[in-house]
Amino acid sequence: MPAAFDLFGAPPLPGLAYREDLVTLDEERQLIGAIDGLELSPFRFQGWLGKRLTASFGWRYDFDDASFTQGAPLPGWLLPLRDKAAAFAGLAPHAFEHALLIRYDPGAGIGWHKDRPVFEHVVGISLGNATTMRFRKRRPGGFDRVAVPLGPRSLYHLSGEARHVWEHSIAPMEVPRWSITFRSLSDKGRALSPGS
Ligand SMILES: O=C(O)CCC(=O)C(=O)O
Ligand SMILES: [Fe+2]
Repeated sequence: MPAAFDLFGAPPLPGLAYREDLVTLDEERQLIGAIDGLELSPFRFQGWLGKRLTASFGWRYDFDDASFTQGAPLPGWLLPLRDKAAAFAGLAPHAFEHALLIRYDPGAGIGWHKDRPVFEHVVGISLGNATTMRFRKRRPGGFDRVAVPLGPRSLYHLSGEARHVWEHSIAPMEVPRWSITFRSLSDKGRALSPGS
């Protein structure tokens, strides 16, 4: 249990759940190898190139032009991990229609944001090295802030307030980290999907 969780395991913010014991060292090594074997592209945002490298499956939210389109299906090697993520979040595996794979090389991070409203639940798996996910929420005169340590092989689930009210970010590090995030579609995302 990370230090940010109190003695009774209460989450530091409502809607944040955390587990460390669901992914083995062996799985971690295989997942990192599989991510590195993909063709990863630098994150693009309105003409800017970010330092982190990404690949997405199932659905693709394009930050460059704000389009939301169906992409390649999730590869088979992601499905056992998605089963674990879904069990942890208490949702059906197929609810997680989108997966985003990220490699943060040294010097790469992710700035303050909330995940796009086309998505609802977010489960993230950290691989390779520990990091700290920082959360902030605006209040008169400043921000409330919470720092949540994420161990390697850990899972977090963002829903409710942690998902919709707080922003999160990860500062650049000197060591690499890989992450896999599974997302369900929100009503808004579903309305944009074909056949709805
Ligand atoms: O690397 C992570 O765990 C966080 C990624 C993230 O916040 C995002 O892709 O929206
Ligand atoms: Fe995010």
